[in-house]
Amino acid sequence: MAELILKNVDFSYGKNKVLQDINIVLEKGVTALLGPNGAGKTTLINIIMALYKPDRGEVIYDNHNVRKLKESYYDYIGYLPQMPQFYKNFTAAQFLEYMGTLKGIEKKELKNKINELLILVNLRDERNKKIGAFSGGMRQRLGIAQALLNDPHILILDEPTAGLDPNERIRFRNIISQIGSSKIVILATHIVSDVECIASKAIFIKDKHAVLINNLSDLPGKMQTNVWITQVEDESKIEEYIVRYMVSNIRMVEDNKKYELKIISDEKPDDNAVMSLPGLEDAFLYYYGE
Ligand SMILES: Nc1ncnc2c1ncn2[C@@H]1O[C@H](COP(=O)(O)OP(=O)(O)OP(=O)(O)O)[C@@H](O)[C@H]1O
Repeated sequence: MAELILKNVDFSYGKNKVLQDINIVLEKGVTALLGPNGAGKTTLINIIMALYKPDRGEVIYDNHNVRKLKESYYDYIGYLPQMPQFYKNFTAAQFLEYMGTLKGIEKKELKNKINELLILVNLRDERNKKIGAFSGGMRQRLGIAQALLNDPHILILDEPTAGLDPNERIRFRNIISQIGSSKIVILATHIVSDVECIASKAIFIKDKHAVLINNLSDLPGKMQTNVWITQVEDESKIEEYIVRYMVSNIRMVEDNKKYELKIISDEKPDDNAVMSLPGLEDAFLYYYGE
């Protein structure tokens, strides 16, 4: 399957340089796109979708500069925006028919595709219900079906699980994992647990630069500091630790009498602290600060 390549990409809004010298090669599978607010995730998505022209460098798909592919590039792309808009009076099936017609899909092919996608996203029984009565999770799944109508090679999802309840999130993850086995899926997210469960790779954007980590499970091991577990009895003590250290987790233990803190620090935070193995969440906090 063709690769999606970002080569020496720079991008600025006026004088504000947002991305610098981005070099990334993406193959099939789910890649998370991570970065703090304002890091440039949406900008990078717009560049990948050929909506923004880089100041320097290029995006290449299947050996072609995507800006030169023009409209035909969109045959390869499916996109689910952060806030998808739906026609509330349409049923799920009507909405997909409408979107598929806009995408120029032939009628008979579209009918089969809609049936197949409604099964994939678990909305077969809701196909004739109005979207106005759908929950957030159902709308999100319908949004994925819409993004897959043209059988894209590249699927881009912007913050797809924000606002979903835990059950919907699991359902969503399962659908995305399935899709990732045959497509390049790029999933922008803030939610670390999503990344842990769905993506094996991640693009990190920090200080204008982006790096691709090909094996996320390697990341915690690359932390150049230690993770400690310590317990405090008094809630008021927690604040002292938060001021002095990077605290990645706080949980109640021993029938709510004590608090267990996970701390990222070179030095041992107190005499009772014991060293622990870092998890993905610790690694994110370490790389991104707060
Ligand atoms: N149209 C624009 N004009 C000028 N500056 C912009 C524009 N869009 C984004 N920026 C700036 O570019 C930087 C990157 O923004 P971008 O929206 O790509 O970040 P993001 O990582 O997607 O953020 P978030 O997680 O908040 O969605 C920010 O500093 C933002 O203020």
